[in-house]
Amino acid sequence: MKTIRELLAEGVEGKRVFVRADLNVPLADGTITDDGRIRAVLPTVTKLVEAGAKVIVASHLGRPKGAPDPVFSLLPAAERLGELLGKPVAFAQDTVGPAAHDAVDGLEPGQVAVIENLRFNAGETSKDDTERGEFADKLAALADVYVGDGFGAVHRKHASVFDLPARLPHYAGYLIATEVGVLKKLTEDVKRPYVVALGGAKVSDKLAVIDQLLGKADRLLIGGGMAYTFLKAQGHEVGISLLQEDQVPKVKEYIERAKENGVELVLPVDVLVSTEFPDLKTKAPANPTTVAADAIPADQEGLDIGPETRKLYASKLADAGTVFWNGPMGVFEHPDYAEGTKAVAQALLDSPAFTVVGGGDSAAAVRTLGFDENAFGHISTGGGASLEYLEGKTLPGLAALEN
Ligand SMILES: Nc1ncnc2c1ncn2[C@@H]1O[C@H](COP(=O)(O)OP(=O)(O)O)[C@@H](O)[C@H]1O
Ligand SMILES: O=C(OP(=O)(O)O)[C@H](O)COP(=O)(O)O
Repeated sequence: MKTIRELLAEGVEGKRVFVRADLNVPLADGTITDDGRIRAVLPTVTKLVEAGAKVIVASHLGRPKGAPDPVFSLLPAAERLGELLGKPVAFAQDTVGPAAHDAVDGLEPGQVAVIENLRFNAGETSKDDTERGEFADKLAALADVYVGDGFGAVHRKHASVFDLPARLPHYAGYLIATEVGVLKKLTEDVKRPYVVALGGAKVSDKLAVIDQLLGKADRLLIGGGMAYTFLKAQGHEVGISLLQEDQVPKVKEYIERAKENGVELVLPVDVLVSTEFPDLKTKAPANPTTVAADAIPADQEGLDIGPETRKLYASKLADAGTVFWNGPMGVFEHPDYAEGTKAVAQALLDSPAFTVVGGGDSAAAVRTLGFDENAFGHISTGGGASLEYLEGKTLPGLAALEN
């Protein structure tokens, strides 16, 4: 894989360099609540600026449906990038249209433009190779060189991640090089017990990785929105909690295989429930109740792990040699549902293990809940990406940079 170091040695003065970043930051009412993913791409952008490149930064944000949607505009991220760089950043209100071309044509060496959300275009995420390829052709027309640095999206076979690098000279940025360097260690010599904690809301994506983890981890702790499909598979009712009903048979198999493989599978023993999802804007008190995990009322939703589970999970992390954690244990954005995530973060800090936290929201949770990010072994900007890397899968965005 050629890296940005080689690109800088070759020289980029006056060249249009397309940086595929992951600026998919959490937003509340248009305000960025954690800018970690923007800070993560600064080394790459700064070096390119200093070397006199015309830098085009591109990313997705959220999951818009292949058409413009103001809620998912990248403008707040572009503004924050400008603040962090300490220089103005141009913003194009389209991705490959006249605004993008104008913005790029207007760049002087050392200047930066951000183009609008890649996923405002159906071609970006299309499963059809031709449709994706056509969109990649349009992106390629904007640039001379490609730098892949959106680690959080390298597991996606999307136009800007997979097809575009095949059309331009391509290099890995500093973030991807660092992430791969650290995560590689977790695929080689892992100090045991190796404990993996999984939570979050992208349940169907992340259930798939458990298959492989059952052959690698010694212990699996399940929390967050992920837990309810497991509780259901154990025969418990989960009320109106997040549930991947179609995956219940597969999860039953996982539970059986964990027993066969001697993998300790740990599920919540109690949860915090409420009849409604909390208001994340006003943060009005949610007044949840604590119930046993096998007694969730039919009209209630599980929104965090309960106090007994917090103690249990802390004890299961205390003797770990290595911990990989992806996915908050609850809806940590609301203070009434943040205790589970806090307890797991604290348990990671208290354990002697090498600790890796992965995922946009998990990393944001650690920082916004007041933990020192430098106290963890590594904070990865990618959740799904790091999980699939640890699975040993070929990731489209890394394969494309290697070819
Ligand atoms: N029990 C739950 N029900 C619904 N959403 C949950 C629950 N627990 C956690 N979440 C949500 O999961 C989201 C993060 O999930 P995900 O994107 O999978 O994590 P990451 O970005 O770290 O990979 C958070 O916004 C959080 O509110
Ligand atoms: O937030 C992301 O992934 P993550 O939640 O697994 O960390 C990435 O930006 C990828 O986004 P996607 O899962 O909508 O493709």
